[in-house]
Amino acid sequence: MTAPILQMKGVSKRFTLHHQNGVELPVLCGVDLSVAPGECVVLDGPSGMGKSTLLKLIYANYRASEGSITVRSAQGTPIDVTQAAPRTLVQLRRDSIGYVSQFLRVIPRVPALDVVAEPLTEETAGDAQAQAAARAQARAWLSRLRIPERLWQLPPATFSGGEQQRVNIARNMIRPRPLLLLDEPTASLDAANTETVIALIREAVARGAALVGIFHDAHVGAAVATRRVNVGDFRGAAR
Ligand SMILES: Nc1ncnc2c1ncn2[C@@H]1O[C@H](COP(=O)(O)OP(=O)(O)OP(=O)(O)O)[C@@H](O)[C@H]1O
Repeated sequence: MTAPILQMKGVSKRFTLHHQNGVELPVLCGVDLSVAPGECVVLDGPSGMGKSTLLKLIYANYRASEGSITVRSAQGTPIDVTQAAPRTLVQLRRDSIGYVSQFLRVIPRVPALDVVAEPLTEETAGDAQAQAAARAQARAWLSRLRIPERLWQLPPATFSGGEQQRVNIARNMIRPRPLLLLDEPTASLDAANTETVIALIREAVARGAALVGIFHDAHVGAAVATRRVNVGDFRGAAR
């Protein structure tokens, strides 16, 4: 069997509520999850069950209370994100993990085209040919996601919610990373753009990426899932 790209073993997460006398809020317990290349695992479960928390643990936005979360990097090296040094995490996010959240973290004054191209341009500074190729790819992503050309040279701060979400998708998918985390990537999109995102997700699966996603739109979840996992099964002794 192909080695997994993501392997979570015995992961739990408790939040310590410092404003409430350090009360502990258990959210996830006993998470064992492996995701192989070419799989799209869709996370199910009621609101507040811990779906977004699970993605943030993998992306190392949150630190696991217990367990290991191993990601096979673009170079083929297994890295436990619960133990990795900050510098290793920065590099891992750059070349190995894409994370599409609902919202674009807007970079002031940077035009949309550069925001999208950046994951390809940041390591090729000084190589004019590579920079031009990256911008060409960014233009192709923006047009595929129906961002009007008149917006490409403008910073996305004033774009609509759906436009910002599409810039965010382009920025996080332009570099073909082995692991892609999707937290409601179609929440603000119309039907045509939702279908485009479904096609993009399927293309990522076809090239052998491992995906883990949350989709409140049941149609999208059904269209992209190769496997479904109920996060409610990871409550364990937590509640
Ligand atoms: N930083 C945090 N500090 C304290 N509690 C948190 C934090 N992040 C999440 N939680 C709590 O963890 C639980 C799970 O939240 P999470 O956002 O992962 O749920 P979800 O399943 O993604 O919900 P939804 O479907 O509504 O987005 C909630 O009770 C939430 O309040």
